[in-house]
Amino acid sequence: MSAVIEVSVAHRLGAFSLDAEFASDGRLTALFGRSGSGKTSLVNVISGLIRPQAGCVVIDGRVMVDSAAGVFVPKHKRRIGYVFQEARLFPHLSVRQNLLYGRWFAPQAEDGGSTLDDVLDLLGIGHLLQRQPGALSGGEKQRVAIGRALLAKPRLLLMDEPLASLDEERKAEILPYIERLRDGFGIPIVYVSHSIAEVARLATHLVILGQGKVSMSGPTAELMSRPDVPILSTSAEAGAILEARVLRHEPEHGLTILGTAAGPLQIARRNLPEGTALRVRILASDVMLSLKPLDGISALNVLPGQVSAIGVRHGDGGALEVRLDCNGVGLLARLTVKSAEQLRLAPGSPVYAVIKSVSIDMP
Ligand SMILES: Nc1ncnc2c1ncn2[C@@H]1O[C@H](COP(=O)(O)OP(=O)(O)OP(=O)(O)O)[C@@H](O)[C@H]1O
Repeated sequence: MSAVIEVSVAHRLGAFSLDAEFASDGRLTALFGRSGSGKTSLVNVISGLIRPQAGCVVIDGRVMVDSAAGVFVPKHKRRIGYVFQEARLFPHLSVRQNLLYGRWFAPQAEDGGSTLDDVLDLLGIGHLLQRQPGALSGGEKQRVAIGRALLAKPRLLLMDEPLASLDEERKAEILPYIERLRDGFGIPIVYVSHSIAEVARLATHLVILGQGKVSMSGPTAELMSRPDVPILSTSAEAGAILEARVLRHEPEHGLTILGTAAGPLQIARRNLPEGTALRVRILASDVMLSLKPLDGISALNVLPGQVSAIGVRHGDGGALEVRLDCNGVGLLARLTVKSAEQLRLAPGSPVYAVIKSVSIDMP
């Protein structure tokens, strides 16, 4: 299968050099990096706002830029939908008119793609049609902005920090809609974010940028559980992502039991049918290690595994991350350097991961 998006470009902006290369066949590719790492510049190259001095951009098999062949498809012909930090709706138009404005740009000759009903249903905005943007919450505005972009039948949706101006509650409200869009709409998404929690939850493919270069690119779960990606592993939000499924409920204990390839996990009772697939996240700071199986411990979740890699010291030098392999699933544990020494951890050491808390990302 060819990649959904392939980028290999070199471009100089004043003192800054963008020299970025990645290929992703993910449904949602996140561009992640510190401020000034080049995320916006790369987005501008993908969208056609910047014509790179050298290189190629291919979207869904279509060559948008090939400097050697003199190809440069202009921005308005790339069929890219945008969602920005601010919804940028037309204040004098109703929600319906804002949405239909998007459709106006859809290629007339082409059948298929999303209808207004599909979009209203996906984003839960049918009841807002007659309102003006001024009467919407921040989260509702963003959902309308996403709908407007989808109705233009884009080949690719570019979402540039779409949640950055929302408070935590509004973010939590909109995340499930972005997941539905990612999983059910068939439009690849490039998503720019500063937030590890957002990336962990949404991205299927992660591209990490540093000083204009791609320092890592790969499946999100794989990168998140590596101890040698400092921008991820040393953050307070560092942690592993596991695919899970609801196995059964234990109402008498108020628990739901999840199955994962690493072993079963018990979580506080969730009202989800058996078989429901979900993604869980286990923060590195919520994992302790033991060399022996444990009795008499209050933690419910203990998974056997072995150390697969040890990261470098960071912070004031007192902490490091250890990657575990639990039956082929990567977990990350944050330890003090002293504990790592006392346990004499080395790649291959058998350990038990004692998990203090599991967070559920979906639904
Ligand atoms: N037109 C320009 N001329 C010169 N330098 C530029 C230009 N545009 C961007 N830069 C520089 O390029 C670097 C990367 O900027 P860019 O906006 O791509 O980063 P970013 O990762 O999106 O940052 P942020 O997260 O803060 O938005 C910065 O150092 C910026 O000052």
